[in-house]
Amino acid sequence: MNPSTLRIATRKSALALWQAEHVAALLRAAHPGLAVDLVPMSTRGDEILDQSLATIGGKGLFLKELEMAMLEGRADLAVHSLKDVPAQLEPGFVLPAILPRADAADAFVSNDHADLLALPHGARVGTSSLRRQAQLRALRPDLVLLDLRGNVGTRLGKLDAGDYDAIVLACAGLERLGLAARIRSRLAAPDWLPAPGQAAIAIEACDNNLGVLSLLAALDDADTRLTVSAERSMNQALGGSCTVPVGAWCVLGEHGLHLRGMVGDAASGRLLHANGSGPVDQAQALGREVAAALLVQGAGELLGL
Ligand SMILES: NCc1[nH]cc(CCC(=O)O)c1CC(=O)O
Repeated sequence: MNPSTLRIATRKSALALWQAEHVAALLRAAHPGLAVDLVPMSTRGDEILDQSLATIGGKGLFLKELEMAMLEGRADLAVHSLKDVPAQLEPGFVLPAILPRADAADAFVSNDHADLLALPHGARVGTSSLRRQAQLRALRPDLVLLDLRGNVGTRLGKLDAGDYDAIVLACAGLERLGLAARIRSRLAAPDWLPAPGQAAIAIEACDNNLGVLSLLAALDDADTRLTVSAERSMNQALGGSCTVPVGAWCVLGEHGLHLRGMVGDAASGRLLHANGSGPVDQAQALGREVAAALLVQGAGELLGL
């Protein structure tokens, strides 16, 4: 029998709450009569903001408390930004729905400058993402790159306080929070690559909860699942960590999937790129193929493999 109520475990940031409310609304619309509640909780990843993600154990930290809530029966599903979900899920968990993707580009955000090339020599740019740092360094070796962590609102506050001349955020997050006006220019493929899975929202649940899984499957977008699965399998073949300077962008065209991948080095700004195409039923093989092409160019050395 199908459950009559679904409880959504979510982090408490404004972006996480927006995404959970969005999923709740979609579930209520897809299943009239179904009650959907939010269960907001803090995660270790939210509390430890002064250390880099790599030192505190990677992005899995943002998922752990939410997964515990599902295992202990306090929630039925969790809503995540797919780019924060490790390529390899914890055993017993699945992603029964991946929502249609929003704008996957990164955003150049600044109060005084229109785009990256307009920044004065030696300008200070804030981002803690090694992927963003490597691509910034490649395009503008003169910039001073500074760490910047915290929720979207915190990061914008530090920009407005004058700590940086510009910062880089995801367009999708800004749009969801009603902050699209802060986007001065888009940093987009093919020159600039997003994180694997960026701008897609994923729903996670326990793999044995069949009634819950069937309700959630109604929200799955097959095309988005295909493209992000190529991106995520490329990332996994490169070591799987979410804290490495890896970018990926896959599109579905008339003739199948087209994947572009990037591995970079934040210190030197050296970037490696590779492209591949394949049929829609070979998304994961395409990801492994593009990863192999990057490894042949020396990606292993940049990633410390
Ligand atoms: N790292 C935090 C995070 N996780 C997902 C998004 C944006 C939304 C998305 O990619 O779906 C953001 C903010 C950012 O990178 O600016």
